[in-house]
Amino acid sequence: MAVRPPWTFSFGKSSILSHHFKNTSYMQIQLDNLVPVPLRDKILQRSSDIWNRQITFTPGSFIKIKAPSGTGKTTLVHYLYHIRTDYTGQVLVNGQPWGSYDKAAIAAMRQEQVSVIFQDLRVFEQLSAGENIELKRVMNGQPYCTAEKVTAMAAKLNITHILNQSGRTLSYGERQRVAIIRALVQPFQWLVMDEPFSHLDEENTQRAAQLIAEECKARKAGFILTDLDNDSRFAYDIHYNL
Ligand SMILES: Nc1ncnc2c1ncn2[C@@H]1O[C@H](COP(=O)(O)OP(=O)(O)OP(=O)(O)O)[C@@H](O)[C@H]1O
Repeated sequence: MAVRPPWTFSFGKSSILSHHFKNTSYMQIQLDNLVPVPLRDKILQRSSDIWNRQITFTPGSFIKIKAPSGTGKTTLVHYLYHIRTDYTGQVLVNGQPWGSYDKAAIAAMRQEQVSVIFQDLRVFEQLSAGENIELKRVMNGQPYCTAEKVTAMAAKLNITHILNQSGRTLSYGERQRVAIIRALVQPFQWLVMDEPFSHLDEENTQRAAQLIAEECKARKAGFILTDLDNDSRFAYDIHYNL
């Protein structure tokens, strides 16, 4: 009999690897002359590969968006995940503006099609590290991956020893690894990541990048990653300067 790790919740089936895609067509994300209102004047004075352009992110692509500090990486990630809307132009999902979907449809897309690693990590402090991950794993009732898989991911990212620790006392590097695993235990076709390795040393960065690449390939998913500098951590399909 499989032994349930102490940090898992008691609900949900843990032994199956199921596929949740209700819709087998891949989620398409497009930008149509997107310009953040607060940055409008600055952006229109310089050239950008992203702002104020027509962009189609090809499903399954590994996409890097590079930009210096304070030029809008987090703003873009929040637009892509539809938690900020202070822009002109449009973010189109499957040809329709994000804003045209109702709350239930947006919630379903965030559960099944698009996952995110926020720059501020958003680890729930009232839960343990393991519970933060488990919350996402069982979100759909029928878990996408097994509890054993989570144990293996935690070992790979060297955080097995903190799974029972309160989110409140985790270091930033530990929080970042929890947030990475949490984003990988749900189904997705796009993974959106905002400076996902900013608190990690080189070894943990390499391990995390390898895990992310494996998980994306297993799903035939793409990612959109923002960062400050050039890197060769992934075999990127396309680079943009923000
Ligand atoms: N809601 C907002 N209203 C007005 N200005 C904002 C808002 N959010 C961010 N800004 C400003 O927009 C600019 C871009 O911020 P953003 O956080 O997107 O940059 P970033 O590229 O992610 O920065 P960093 O590399 O420092 O994380 C900053 O000058 C910031 O002060």
